[in-house]
Amino acid sequence: MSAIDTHDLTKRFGDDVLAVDSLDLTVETGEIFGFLGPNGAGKSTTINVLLDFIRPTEGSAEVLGHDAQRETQAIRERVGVLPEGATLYDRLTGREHVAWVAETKDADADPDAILDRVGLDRQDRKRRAGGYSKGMSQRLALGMALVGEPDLLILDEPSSGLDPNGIQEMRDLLREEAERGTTVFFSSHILPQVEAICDRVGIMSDGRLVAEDTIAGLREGAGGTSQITATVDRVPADLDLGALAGVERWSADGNAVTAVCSDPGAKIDVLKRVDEAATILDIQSAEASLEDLFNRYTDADPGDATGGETDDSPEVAV
Ligand SMILES: Nc1ncnc2c1ncn2[C@@H]1O[C@H](COP(=O)(O)OP(=O)(O)OP(=O)(O)O)[C@@H](O)[C@H]1O
Repeated sequence: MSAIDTHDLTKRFGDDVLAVDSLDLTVETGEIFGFLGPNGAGKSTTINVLLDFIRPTEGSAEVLGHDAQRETQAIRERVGVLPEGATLYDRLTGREHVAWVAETKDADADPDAILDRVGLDRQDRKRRAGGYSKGMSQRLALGMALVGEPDLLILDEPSSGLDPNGIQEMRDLLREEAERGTTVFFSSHILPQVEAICDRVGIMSDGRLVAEDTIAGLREGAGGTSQITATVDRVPADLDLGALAGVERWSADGNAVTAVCSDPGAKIDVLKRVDEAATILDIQSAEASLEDLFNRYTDADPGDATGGETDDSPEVAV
């Protein structure tokens, strides 16, 4: 049995918005699965269908072997959920929130032990949640998802609002949960975090699943894309790496010249070309990061190979 299985799942909002388009997604029991995609790709809509917060237009979804629309109660008993923009009750303390979830789930849970795990301070958990910071609220919401040792965690942007320490703690916690046998399904925009912990990822774009694989599998599927960065004394104004065969795109940032190559053999040609025009001080070679792969799979305009990059460095698509 898979933890999550969708068949031809489609969700339209009105006549104009096709939020999820014929989605066939499988998340295996026990894996950590990262659900990725640009803003508006359909991730939250999919999660909301899995949790029966909204109904699909067509198709079906199963969670832990139960129909997501007809067997909602059986699913809720065994799933821990961190929804997008989780709602807290201003007047309840953090501790009371966890105790309340334990009561509704009929779970034998120790609120303090759970709040220790998510790092909500002993003093803070006694305060009303109405005064919580974003990060505190997020930690509490995650704690609520952990109540009852669920078989499956469905987390919509679990790192949202967390500081770098909090993000690291979240990563450790998801690993611990997976080691306990929990399936972890989460959406995220923090790609290095996803790369560090996921067994597999699914990438959504415009409502469609455009990739579903391990990160190694995605690299292979993307033609073994790899990257070379040369630190130079100065970047020559007329440098043109785009003319080289096997170079997918390149950029110059400060004194670093980076080329992303669809053919790893092109890295030597890149170095030769840079070396002709400048003095190379250092070289770093790397496989394609998840960010590179994400850009490749979600590029809305095939002519724009920079697909969603946000830094200001000049970047040249080939
Ligand atoms: N209740 C709604 N009514 C109308 N359109 C909606 C509704 N919910 C989502 N949409 C639309 O569906 C599409 C998918 O949105 P969704 O929230 O699922 O994306 P997402 O991948 O979770 O994005 P983000 O990363 O920004 O959270 C978007 O075009 C969005 O505007």
